[in-house]
Amino acid sequence: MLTLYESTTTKKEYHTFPIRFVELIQSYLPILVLPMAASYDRASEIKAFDETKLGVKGLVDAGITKIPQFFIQPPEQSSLKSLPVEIPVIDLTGVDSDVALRSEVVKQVKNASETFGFFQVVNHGIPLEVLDEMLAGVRRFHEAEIEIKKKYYTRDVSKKVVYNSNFDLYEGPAANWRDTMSVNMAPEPPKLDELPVASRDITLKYATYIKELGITLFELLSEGLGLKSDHLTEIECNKGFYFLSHYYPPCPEPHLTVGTTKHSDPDFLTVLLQDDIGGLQVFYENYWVEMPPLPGALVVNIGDLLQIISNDKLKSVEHRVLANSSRPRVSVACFFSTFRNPVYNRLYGPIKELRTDENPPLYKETTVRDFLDYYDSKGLAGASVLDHFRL
Ligand SMILES: O=C(O)CCC(=O)C(=O)O
Ligand SMILES: [Fe+2]
Repeated sequence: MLTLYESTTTKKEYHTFPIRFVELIQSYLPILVLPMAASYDRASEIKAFDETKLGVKGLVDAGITKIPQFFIQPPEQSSLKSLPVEIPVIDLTGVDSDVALRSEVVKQVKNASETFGFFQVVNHGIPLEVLDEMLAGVRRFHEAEIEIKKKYYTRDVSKKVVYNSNFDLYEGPAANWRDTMSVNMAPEPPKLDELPVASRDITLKYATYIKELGITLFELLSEGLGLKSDHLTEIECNKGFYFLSHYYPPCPEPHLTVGTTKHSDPDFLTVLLQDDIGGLQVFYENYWVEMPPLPGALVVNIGDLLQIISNDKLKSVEHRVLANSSRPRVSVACFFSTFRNPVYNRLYGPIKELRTDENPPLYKETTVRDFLDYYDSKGLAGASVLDHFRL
């Protein structure tokens, strides 16, 4: 406590802080005081943190030097790093115009999706300026004045724009060192004035590019599975998509927590834009493999729902993001699925054409909504949600 006051009041950067520093400290007082009580009341501490609506960034801005206890992760067993394996970078040049190039790319996409569940794409059709501006827009939002951000802070997931810290704050075993703004973009985009000004124009622009790229990626995946090109689009795998715009503030004790806990994604496919900080790691053969930032590239990974409908042919692979102590990290994950809209009650199970006597269906059918409800009830706990749907 004392350290906090002493160390922060002397820091110059707070002179320009958008709200009065005293107010910021006051909003955090319950969290900062609670750990000193005789018995640690985790639930109250989490609630107090949530009620500040200031997120992890607020803690950092308040100058904390020790992270609150509910961010402390259990020691990770399989944390060996830097396995000398490179996750493929696939060049999409010519996929729409050259038959030979396309079939080569289909092979690469198939191999990467069966092996790592992850790959990067370059020459994907989204200009570098658009990628940079998307990251800048997300940074502007998260670094905006607290009063602006607070308007979007909610746990009501029926809202099109949701800003909060840790969607599973109350369910997960330990909180992650990050804040997130989620925007449900398609099939029904938010109204213009629902989108924060800081990232409004670029979010709409990025969405038009992502939609196109989604069509291409689902075509390549369909072909890789031996299905007709538009199969996955026809069954509406890319009908909906939502953006999770993450902000990972620098952490004073990065070794005690993580930016994002080990998890697999609860969608069909994710297209991830990351900045130059790094820290994303993919779980492969019991090792963590780095996913290095590559200027202009997008990271693509198979989600749980695509693993289900491909009957385990394509792999939804676990990944995590490390916390870092130097600079804030920004990323935008585009999740392809219809989120939890009850209107879309299509059932998804292993695709008929992929089932044979030797390959009987491995999963029961589920709607996207039921799948997500189950996923959310568990939080990012590490255990695969797929087992719940396995036959
Ligand atoms: O921030 C990242 O690089 C990854 C985020 C992620 O894994 C997710 O949103 O599911
Ligand atoms: Fe993820």
